[in-house]
Amino acid sequence: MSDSTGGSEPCFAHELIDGHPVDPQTAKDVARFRTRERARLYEMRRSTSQSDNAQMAQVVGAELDRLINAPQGQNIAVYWPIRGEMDLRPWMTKAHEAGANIALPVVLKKGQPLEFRPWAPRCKMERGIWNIPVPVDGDAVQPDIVISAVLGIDNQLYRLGNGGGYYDRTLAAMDKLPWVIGVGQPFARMKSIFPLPWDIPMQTVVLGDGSVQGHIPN
Ligand SMILES: Nc1nc2c(c(=O)[nH]1)N(C=O)[C@@H](CNc1ccc(C(=O)N[C@@H](CCC(=O)O)C(=O)O)cc1)CN2
Ligand SMILES: Nc1ncnc2c1ncn2[C@@H]1O[C@H](COP(=O)(O)OP(=O)(O)OP(=O)(O)O)[C@@H](O)[C@H]1O
Repeated sequence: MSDSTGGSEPCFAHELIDGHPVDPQTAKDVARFRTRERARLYEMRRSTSQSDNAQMAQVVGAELDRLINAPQGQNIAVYWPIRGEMDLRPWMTKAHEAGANIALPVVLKKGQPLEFRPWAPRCKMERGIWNIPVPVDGDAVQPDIVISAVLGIDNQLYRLGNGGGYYDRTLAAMDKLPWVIGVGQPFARMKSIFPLPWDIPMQTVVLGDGSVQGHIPN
């Protein structure tokens, strides 16, 4: 709508943050909200027992097996668990044995997209940025499926992660979007993370209570 009588267009109140138009006050409020929610959810994870987490990882693994019915030859990015994330390493081993090509995320540089490096049981690992173990060798692979640990997940399947924006940046830089599956504990459910323009939702979400939301193939 054009208006010749003057007054600024609402977009003049916006500013570019990392190339995205966002109202700076909104961005600040949302960042503060997310920081508080992360603290709350880390605390929830801390009060989850090892055995409950292992049990939930098993439930999630069984659902992943149902969702991904032909793992052979597929490049599947998973994660090495940090900060109370569910431990899917037993599932990674099984998927590897079933012929999947498992890869793990590597932070090459803070604020830059992730690289995914091939992983196999007992492969050589080293500690990378933030002390996260990553495979030492191998060329970067393009994942067909990305399994991402969610700290929080909202009604629209937007993910709250550790606050680096890595998956968003990585997915935004890909030519072809992989199938993105978020996994997490049932308490990860949130009403909204107040998505900002750079947030990319998960296509499917599997939680530790066996719930599956979003896209379910055939
Ligand atoms: N297991 C696992 N590996 C992963 C991820 C993940 O979520 N889980 N990542 C998925 O992205 C990447 C690492 N992401 C990270 C993002 C932020 C921080 C971090 O320490 N952030 C600051 C606070 C940032 C902020 O709130 O402004 C901190 O906690 O001190 C660590 C790792 C790659 N590897
Ligand atoms: N595609 C992008 N391009 C540029 N900057 C981005 C992009 N995505 C996110 N960011 C920046 O990263 C910061 C953290 O984003 P956000 O709160 O979405 O993290 P997160 O998804 O919880 O983190 P992670 O994926 O690392 O677990 C934001 O302040 C944002 O400015």
